Amino acid sequence: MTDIKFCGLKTGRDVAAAEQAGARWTGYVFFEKSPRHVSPSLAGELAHLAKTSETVAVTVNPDDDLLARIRDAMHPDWIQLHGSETPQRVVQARAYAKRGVIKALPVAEAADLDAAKAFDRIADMILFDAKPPKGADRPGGHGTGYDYALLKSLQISVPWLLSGGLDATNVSAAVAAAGAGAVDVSSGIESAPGVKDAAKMQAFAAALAV
Ligand SMILES: O=C(O)c1ccccc1NCC(=O)[C@H](O)[C@H](O)COP(=O)(O)O
Repeated sequence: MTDIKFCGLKTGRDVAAAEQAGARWTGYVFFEKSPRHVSPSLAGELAHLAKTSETVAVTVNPDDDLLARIRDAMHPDWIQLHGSETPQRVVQARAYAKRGVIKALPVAEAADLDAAKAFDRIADMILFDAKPPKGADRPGGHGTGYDYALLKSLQISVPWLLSGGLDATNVSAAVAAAGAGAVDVSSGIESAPGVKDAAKMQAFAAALAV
């Protein structure tokens, strides 16, 4: 079974649809330039609706004040760090989550995987995402992929997620190419930027079930 993280949820309907499709994790993005941005108070309401999924607060170089506001509002299971955070910052961020920290790392070529060594056994999970396009104003959620087979020879001790440009049409092949046990998706389950689509969530999960 491949575990699924549906990221960038903004409404109660999104949370219900994600859980209906079998998501293990539901992600909430705290980044104002993102079409998926939510405030801590909205995330608190959404997290309250999450019954079967573990909640993930997705942040970019967050300061302690933001982490504290997120913790107080939604008590996230996981904090995802999607910026240029150091291993030391990963350790500090753990205090704000119930379960642990997911460190996102950008991948375009094999050499990018070297960064994972510094976070192995420091982060609780690692998420390998596509490197953002040049000039992008946010580090994730672009719907772009890379050569997923680069991950096949990965040797790290902590669980990891495959991410970047996945959708119902390519996720099965991507999982096989990367040898992934878990996947993350945002754009591939949307009908427009920031607008989640329940049918696409179902199709994504169904593509992994065959
Ligand atoms: O989704 C965003 O807009 C976003 C903004 C800032 C930081 C992270 C963001 N997304 C993080 C994710 O975990 C996405 O699911 C991941 O980048 C994959 O996105 P996609 O290629 O669109 O499936």
